[in-house]
Amino acid sequence: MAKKVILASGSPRRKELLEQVGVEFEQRVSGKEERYTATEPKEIVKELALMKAENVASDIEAEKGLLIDTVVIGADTIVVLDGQILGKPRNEEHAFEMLQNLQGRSHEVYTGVAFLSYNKEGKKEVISHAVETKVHVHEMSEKEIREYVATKDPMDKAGGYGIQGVFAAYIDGIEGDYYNVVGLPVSYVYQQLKEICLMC
Ligand SMILES: Cc1cn([C@H]2C[C@H](O)[C@@H](COP(=O)(O)OP(=O)(O)OP(=O)(O)O)O2)c(=O)[nH]c1=O
Repeated sequence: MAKKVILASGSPRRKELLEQVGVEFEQRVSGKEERYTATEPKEIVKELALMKAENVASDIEAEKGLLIDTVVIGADTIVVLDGQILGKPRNEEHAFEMLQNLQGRSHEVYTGVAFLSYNKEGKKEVISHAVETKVHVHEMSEKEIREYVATKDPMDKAGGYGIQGVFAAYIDGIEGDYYNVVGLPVSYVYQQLKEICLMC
């Protein structure tokens, strides 16, 4: 990759996925909060992903001046059940409620990815995109949900579950990109990076 890549994320999953496909990058987070104004899930995750990338880019610019020959990537994942948006659970009871609603049914996971691509003159190009995956969750008893919540695995994950961990026991199937559910549609990201860096 000809450009420097910065992953604007604190997520260990996103870091692992980008490493898995051989991209060299730096990871950085901004302390600034993200808020959305959009109403459609795809637009919400795109807006939040862009905000994460922009917050990190502005932090770096404040420290070091203009960003040059660099791509900053932000991402955001939400779970949507019957049009209702589920982010990360506030506490264990909230996680329990989310899982009670998700079990025995299907829902959608959306991940938005934003790229801020800076050329040699520091001119910025913005690309944002959202990927949807449908997830079918097996029925769970109250006891099974309580036991899963007690593992604390739900607490840092949208929808209160992690497809990549013990919760795999309840995944009947998915339609779409698995990695999108884990937090980064990594083939889309890789192909987009290839395109951006071919043009540089
Ligand atoms: C549904 C699901 C979500 N998740 C994770 C992906 C995301 O990390 C998290 C959703 O929170 P996000 O706000 O998208 O991301 P984050 O706070 O973890 O990281 P950052 O904002 O710094 O980039 O949920 C899983 O790991 N497995 C799953 O099956």
